[in-house]
Amino acid sequence: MKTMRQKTPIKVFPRATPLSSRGNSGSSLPSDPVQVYCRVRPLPCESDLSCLRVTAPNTVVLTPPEIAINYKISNLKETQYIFKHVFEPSAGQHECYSTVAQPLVEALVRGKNGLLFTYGVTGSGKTYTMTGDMQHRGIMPRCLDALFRTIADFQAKKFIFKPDRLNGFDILSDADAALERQAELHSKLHRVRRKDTDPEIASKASVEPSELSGIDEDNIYSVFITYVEVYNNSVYDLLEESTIQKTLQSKMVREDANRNMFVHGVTEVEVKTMEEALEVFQIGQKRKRVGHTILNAESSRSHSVFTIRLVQAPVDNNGEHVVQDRNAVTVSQLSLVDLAGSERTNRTGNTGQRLREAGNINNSLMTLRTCLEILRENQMTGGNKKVPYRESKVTHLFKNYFDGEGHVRMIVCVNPRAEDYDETAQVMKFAEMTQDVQIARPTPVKVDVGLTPGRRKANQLYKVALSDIERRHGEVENKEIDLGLVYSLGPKFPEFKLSGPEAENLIQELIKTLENRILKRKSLVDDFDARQDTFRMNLHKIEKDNAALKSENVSIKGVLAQSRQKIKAMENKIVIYESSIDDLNRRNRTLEERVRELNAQLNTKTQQLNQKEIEKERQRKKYNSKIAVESEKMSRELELKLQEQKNKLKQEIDDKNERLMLVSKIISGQTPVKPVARSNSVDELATPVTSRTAGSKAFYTPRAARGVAVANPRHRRSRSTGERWLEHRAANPVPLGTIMQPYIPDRKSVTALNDAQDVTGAKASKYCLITQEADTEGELETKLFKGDIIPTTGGGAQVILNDVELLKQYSPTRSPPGGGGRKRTSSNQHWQNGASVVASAPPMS
Ligand SMILES: Nc1ncnc2c1ncn2[C@@H]1O[C@H](COP(=O)(O)OP(=O)(O)OP(=O)(O)O)[C@@H](O)[C@H]1O
Repeated sequence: MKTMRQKTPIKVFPRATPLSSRGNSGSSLPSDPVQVYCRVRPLPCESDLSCLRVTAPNTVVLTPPEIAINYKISNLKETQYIFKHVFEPSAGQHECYSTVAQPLVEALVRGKNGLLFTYGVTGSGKTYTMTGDMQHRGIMPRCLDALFRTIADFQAKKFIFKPDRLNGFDILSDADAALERQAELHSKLHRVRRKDTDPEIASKASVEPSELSGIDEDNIYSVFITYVEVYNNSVYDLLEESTIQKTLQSKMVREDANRNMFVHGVTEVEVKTMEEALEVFQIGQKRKRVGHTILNAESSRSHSVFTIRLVQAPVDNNGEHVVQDRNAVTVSQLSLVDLAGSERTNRTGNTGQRLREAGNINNSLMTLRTCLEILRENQMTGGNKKVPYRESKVTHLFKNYFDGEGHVRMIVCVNPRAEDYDETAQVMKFAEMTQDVQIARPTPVKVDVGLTPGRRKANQLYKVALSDIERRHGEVENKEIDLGLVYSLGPKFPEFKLSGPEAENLIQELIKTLENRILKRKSLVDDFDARQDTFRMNLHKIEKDNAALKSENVSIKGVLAQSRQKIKAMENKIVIYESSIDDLNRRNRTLEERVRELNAQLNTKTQQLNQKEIEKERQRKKYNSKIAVESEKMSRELELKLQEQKNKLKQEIDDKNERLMLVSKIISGQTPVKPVARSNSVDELATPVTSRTAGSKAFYTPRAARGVAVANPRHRRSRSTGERWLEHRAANPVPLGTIMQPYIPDRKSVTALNDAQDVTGAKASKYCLITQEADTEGELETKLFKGDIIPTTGGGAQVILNDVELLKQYSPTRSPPGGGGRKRTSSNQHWQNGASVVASAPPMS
């Protein structure tokens, strides 16, 4: 083992050296050195020789290998370098992040700028440390993750911050304008997502589980990202769309009103989540590759600058909306820079164009080195040498970090293999020198707008309480918030670390802060007392109101109890009514059922009746035709009978005439008198009368015991006057009801014949006796006995009955009597001529 021949003197970290103006001369601002970390990557191959070893957490020893150029010319065998911290090859990404980058992110949240760059030869692990890969996330994604975790609850809900293209931000008060901006940003992001996003990156899981300290809960935050590439001393915007269209445009580096440097016209994307930020980074990476193809460049020969800008502004007194004051906006930024490899120009393989490019890159790194050397010199000697920031774009961009205020940290990446010894030695020297550069300690940059701390939380508590009250008691009318109730002794304590040599200053600051707090406390106590008095008065008033309300409550309860009783009684009634309604409904249903049944029966009966009617009509037609046939037959029979009668009567008349002739001969004494029969009907009554003379036969009117009157032979019936009838009938005859009635035009009706006067007095020549009786079948039979009234010789009258009319009614549905089942025709009147009957009546006188 080789012995250490010379050792770099261990550096005593400088005290907060008063800086000259903005890092160059004059003022006595407290400052801190640039913090340099060293990360030693593992050997690429196990067979590789190492020229470096880590001897302590902050010390590394570089041993020149035999192949090194200065191995022979230098008698220096080993060199020791001390840094803020040395990460061994086994150190992981999280360790690296938490030690180096996390404090920068916390400072960012507190409103302080930061610069972190990786420096080293090609292949030493700069990109691995800054970006990492999918399995080993580097510093940048971890910074984003921690940042979004920290500000998650305090992010601006709408896109209210708008970059003004001069490195500042406007606050959009108008909601429409904010939405317009939101739409614009979203469409931009969607456009790039569609074309460039690697789904693996987009689905990136969180890597940093813990949140950061330093968040101000009364602020709202927004994150903006820019990503530029410095190549050949030109700045290219990796998020600009023209990069895809293969037209790279170099951007200008400018200084804003606060003497901060910025890339003018760079695309700045507002991101709301870690995933969105990684997507944007991924887009930049892809465009970077496209750009390198266009420029025929390699990644190791360009510097990548990824900048996170955090914009924050306080919420108003109500803890609800952002304060509409551009001056209240705080912008802080953290630049994560992956510098190009620092290989020397004489390294083998670099010739021609590549050599020139390497020269350019090394020029920019050389400028960085020069700037830092001059800065250190100015700081140490109090000189005022001009720092040539403008000679390179990278140093120009870094100017406000070194010259202004902010944290600057560097990670020196080292590949321990022996082949890289010469470059590594140069890098180590530069890194060592950088640690001597002082950076002004950032002073609080946040604008104090004089609002009470804790107002956002108070607002949240107030809202919870309000919603609770509204849930229980309904809408609250006066929703004014009095956040003066939030008591606070002022902003949080600044970070005081009393370990360093600057403790005296810090104690003075602490005393001042505490005095302010005492004053604040006194005013708060006064305010509290006043509020207590007001509260007591209000409480007293509320107590009185409460007592009144209680008594009112008691009376209302009484009324309520009565109302409840009434309601109960009514409910009972309702139950009864409901049951009776149910009952009625049941009965109604039964009756309806019955009505339906009856209707059905009625229909059946009606149908039957109709059928019967039809049958009846059919029968009627049938009978009509039969009656017609029968009546025709009967009329023929009657005609025959009539003819027969006529013949008979003629015969009788002839007989009579013969007898009359005989009588007249007798009377005239020619022939014996023969009694003349008045009619066939009285033949049997007449007794042959023997003539007074012998040999002659005479007929005489028989004298009955009752004394039958002898007709006056001289009586002549007057034919000049009309016949007058003596109708002899019952007092109340049954109406005949027949169509054919006996025709007796001139008549006198009597119900009884008491003496002869009744017959003679009527001066009637015709007699009609009407009798009514039931026949054997119970039908009413009316008989009219007709006869002539002939005066008798004794002054009386005799009635010779010579005609009988019989009137009878039959039901058409019944068979006619003795008809052998034959029915009568529609004429229900039976008219029958009977044999003539001679009856004589003695004079009644
Ligand atoms: N600490 C480490 N642990 C494991 N692997 C590492 C480490 N550092 C670097 N590597 C690996 O070494 C290789 C080169 O690293 P990287 O690309 O980061 O180097 P570089 O310095 O960025 O090079 P260039 O200057 O060309 O960009 C990568 O494959 C990387 O995975």
